[in-house]
Amino acid sequence: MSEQTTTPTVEGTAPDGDVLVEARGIKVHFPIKRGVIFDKTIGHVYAVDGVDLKIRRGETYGLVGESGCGKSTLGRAILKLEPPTDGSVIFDGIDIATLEGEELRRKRQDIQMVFQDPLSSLDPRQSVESLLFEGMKAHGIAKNAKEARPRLVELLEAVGLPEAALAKYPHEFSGGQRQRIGIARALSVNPKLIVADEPVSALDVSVQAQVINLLEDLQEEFGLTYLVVAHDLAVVRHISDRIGVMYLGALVEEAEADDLYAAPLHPYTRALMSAVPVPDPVIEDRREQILLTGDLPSPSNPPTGCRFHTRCPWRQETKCETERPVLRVPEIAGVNPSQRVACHWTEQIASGEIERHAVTATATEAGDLDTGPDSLMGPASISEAL
Ligand SMILES: Nc1ncnc2c1ncn2[C@@H]1O[C@H](COP(=O)(O)OP(=O)(O)OP(=O)(O)O)[C@@H](O)[C@H]1O
Repeated sequence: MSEQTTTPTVEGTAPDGDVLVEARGIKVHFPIKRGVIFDKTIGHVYAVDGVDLKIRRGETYGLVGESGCGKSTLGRAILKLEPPTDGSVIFDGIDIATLEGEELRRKRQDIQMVFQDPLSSLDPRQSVESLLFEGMKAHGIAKNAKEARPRLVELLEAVGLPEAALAKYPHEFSGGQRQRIGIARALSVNPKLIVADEPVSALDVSVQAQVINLLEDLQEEFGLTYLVVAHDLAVVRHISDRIGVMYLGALVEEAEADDLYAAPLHPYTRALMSAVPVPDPVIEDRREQILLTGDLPSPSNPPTGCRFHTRCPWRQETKCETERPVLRVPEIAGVNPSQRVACHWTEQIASGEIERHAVTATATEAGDLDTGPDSLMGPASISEAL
């Protein structure tokens, strides 16, 4: 077995409470094919490479990381839309890999998805009534549109749209309204878990806040559990109870949202957080940005050992290059035991025993984290809008 496919073991305290969904050692490796006749596999994209996580009933788990780190693929694997290369997903106590046919269809009702771009996820030829009714019919919730109508009106009301919307088509709505329809559609089959993949990144900032607030209200009203995949730290912070930070197909840190933002421990999370502007001008003045050297490596050829070592300002020879760190509870006084970090040197970095290497390159030369509108930092105003 190659180094890339070694599943990191997980140590430490798993989150307690009523777990709705658990991913165990999930891997999704996409084959890279070449050749017209023989279609030879010449390598793999290690999109997700050994992820363990648990999501408690009623909580919002935010998954964050740079573009291409495997967030969406992990979300799709949890939905069984992407068959995992290895590992299992336990949903409500059942391994969903063992389900087929009718059983899988019934379980699918419990897990729904909200997509980034509602325009491409909603069939433009279908009216809102037809879009909302479709899932209800497939899952035997209503036989015909007439029978479904009171429920459809209720759904629209829940997402803040009038009954008149039922007769209209997706192109007749604004982006925010279309996302509301996408959410109503997910809700139409009474799911337990909603996987929302970048649910607001295609929307204007002011509309983003409205949709995030709507998701929160609906969670309370319907007792929903959310897995929110997003690259915008401000969005994830606002909506999540817990957050997992992904880097090149693996979780590098997991913590309660407040703990993660107050004291990130993994060097990658520290770098992400250090790039977020602070509204307080005094603190902002003192904010020291941690620059990352080098580009994000390709997931088809990830670095050996710690995936992050090629860009880590605290890397140490030779352990970081040779040993893949496990996700573990660090031995640091006062750290919440639900905070887990995949770094060999968490304690030494926190105590200052290991110092950060001096970065001589400028932000641009160093392959600094993108701070544009689509970056992990997102538009500055979203924090204010929420
Ligand atoms: N069907 C596929 N076949 C081959 N490679 C794929 C496939 N789907 C995703 N990938 C690759 O897997 C890696 C992870 O992709 P994924 O979309 O999960 O990342 P992400 O973190 O969600 O990024 P983004 O925010 O840009 O969507 C990327 O390198 C991507 O190119």
